[in-house]
Amino acid sequence: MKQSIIISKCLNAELDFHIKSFNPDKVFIIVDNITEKFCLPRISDIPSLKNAGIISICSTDNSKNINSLTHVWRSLSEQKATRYSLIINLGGGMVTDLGGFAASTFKRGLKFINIPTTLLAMVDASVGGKTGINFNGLKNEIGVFNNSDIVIIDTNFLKTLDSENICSGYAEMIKHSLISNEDIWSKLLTFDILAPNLNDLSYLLEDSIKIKEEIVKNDPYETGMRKALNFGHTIGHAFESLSMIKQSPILHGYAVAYGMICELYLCTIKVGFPIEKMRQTVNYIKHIYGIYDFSCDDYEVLYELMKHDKKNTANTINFTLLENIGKVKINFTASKEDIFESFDFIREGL
Ligand SMILES: NC(=O)c1ccc[n+]([C@@H]2O[C@H](COP(=O)([O-])OP(=O)(O)OC[C@H]3O[C@@H](n4cnc5c(N)ncnc54)[C@H](O)[C@@H]3O)[C@@H](O)[C@H]2O)c1
Ligand SMILES: O=C(O)C(=O)C[C@@H](O)[C@H](O)[C@H](O)COP(=O)(O)O
Ligand SMILES: [Zn+2]
Repeated sequence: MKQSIIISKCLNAELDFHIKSFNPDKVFIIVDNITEKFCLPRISDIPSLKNAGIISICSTDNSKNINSLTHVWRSLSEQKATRYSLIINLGGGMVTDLGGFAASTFKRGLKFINIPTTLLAMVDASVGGKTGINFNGLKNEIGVFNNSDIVIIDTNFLKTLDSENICSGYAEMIKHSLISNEDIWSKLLTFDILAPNLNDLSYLLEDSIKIKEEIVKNDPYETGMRKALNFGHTIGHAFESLSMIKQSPILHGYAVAYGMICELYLCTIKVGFPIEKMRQTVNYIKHIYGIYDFSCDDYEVLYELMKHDKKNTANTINFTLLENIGKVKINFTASKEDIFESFDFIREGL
């Protein structure tokens, strides 16, 4: 089912219109404790949300788990949600992933609307139908593909988002440019994301969403080219999980940024990605995201975590690699030695 993505000019009127068009018997809004405070007040006066049930979960990725999911399912059940109810996910990727999964599974599926409130959720998580939760120490281990009926994007929400989370979302935008378009990549590497002009960022954000939309349209269930969107994630997700194990979590976009450094290294040694473009991207990432602190003692654990990547087949760890910007190769394997070399590369440089 095609997902309708609306870049909103007037959030309240548009949201009210769409809710009424679904004619739901009840509306539920899923928030986390931060979006409840900063984002919910922006929509709570809408007439069609007058009697909406609010379901709040704890913020951060630590909460994208079975306990929060159970809380959402139980709240829906106790407040007598039916198949004709509508769920609105108001938050970042944690809320849209978990809320989308709750909506897709409760009574085998309710309609839902995503209103992303972080940059990362606007350009990536709220679009394309990947929903789910972390499980067993692994990212997005349980989930389903199911598009929200609508995504409504209002960049005004970014006004209260902190710089780290802006940078986190920007990492996925850099990923989108690397897998598709050198002009956009050049623009992103010269944009000042540490002191962003929100108006200029909105244009870059629209380009980024179009890149994802186009890929998902052609391969919604990730049987082929959608794997491009997973660039940087084979190693990035392992960094993210390792940080959770060490109880010093890093943001998803930061993990992807570090993952892209390692995977760009693999791109140069395995499929000839141009060294100068690799250096430019790596320098930019190091400047914005700093360095990821890990040691040789972590290599085996990271390797074990990578064995759970969803692109893998039987005994091989599969990567999405780039021959150049926009020239994507999927289902590439790399030896343990190559992978460990890429860890040395991010820690020590060439
Ligand atoms: N489904 C997908 O295709 C997809 C794509 C990329 C990432 N993801 C997932 O998305 C998650 C990360 O999403 P995220 O980066 O949005 O993190 P997040 O949802 O945890 O939000 C980051 C922080 O910002 C706060 N916040 C949200 N909106 C705010 C606002 N407007 N003002 C102030 N604070 C606000 C949140 O409460 C949270 O503390 C990860 O779980 C990742 O795996 C999914
Ligand atoms: O939409 C996609 O496809 C992606 O891979 C987007 C990623 O940025 C996102 O982090 C996604 O959740 C990763 O999915 P997974 O299948 O590797 O868990
Ligand atoms: Zn991601």
